Amino acid sequence: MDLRVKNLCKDYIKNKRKINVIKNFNYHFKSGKIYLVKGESGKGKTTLLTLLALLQNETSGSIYFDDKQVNALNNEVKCQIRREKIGVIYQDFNLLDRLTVLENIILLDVCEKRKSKQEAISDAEKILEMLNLSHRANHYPFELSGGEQQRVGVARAVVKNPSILIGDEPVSNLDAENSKKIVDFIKHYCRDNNKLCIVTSHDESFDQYADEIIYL
Ligand SMILES: Nc1ncnc2c1ncn2[C@@H]1O[C@H](COP(=O)(O)OP(=O)(O)OP(=O)(O)O)[C@@H](O)[C@H]1O
Repeated sequence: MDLRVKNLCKDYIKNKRKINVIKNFNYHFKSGKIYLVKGESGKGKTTLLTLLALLQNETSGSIYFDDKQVNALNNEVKCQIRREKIGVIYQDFNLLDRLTVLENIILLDVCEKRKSKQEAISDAEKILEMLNLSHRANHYPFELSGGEQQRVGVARAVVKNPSILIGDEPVSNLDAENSKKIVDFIKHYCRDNNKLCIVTSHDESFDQYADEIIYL
């Protein structure tokens, strides 16, 4: 799926002052490509990703998934589109402590009745195998290393077969070895499955894999 953005603007109001963070941003993100968003701290990288992931509303401008404008839809429909089409990987993993690895991964599919429980478990097990995490399926997040937790975060994002994968600093809390495992997985997953991937990273982890680098 392609994602096009036209004249996107985002303002925040802080102490009665308007901060114009995203200013007339235009871009055509293409299916199957990896985009890396860079910029100094405070330039609006996270803000841009949350707008593209439909996690918050823009101040003005338009967002299209293929030819369908999605940003003007009501929140319920946007939420549904987000759940179906977008996988998000968070910097701080965002796993639920009281659920096992497997339960974290199947939670949404089962709650939303997208798949039977057995189907969800089978899909999750396949992804865990791809990420070399099968032996951790019944462990809790606190029993895992940071790198393992982030691989669970990746598994949770891709298990629903999203069209767009969005990662906000997905490897910034990891050492070089774990970072490489995750970057390699994301690269192969997106190339092999023709997914659009948009990530931010403050270091060079994704530089050589990105098809395009966007500087804010
Ligand atoms: N909810 C909010 N309310 C007010 N201001 C905000 C809000 N969220 C972000 N900002 C401000 O918007 C600007 C951009 O923030 P954002 O987190 O998008 O930048 P960033 O490029 O991701 O930064 P970093 O690299 O430090 O994570 C910052 O000045 C921040 O203080």
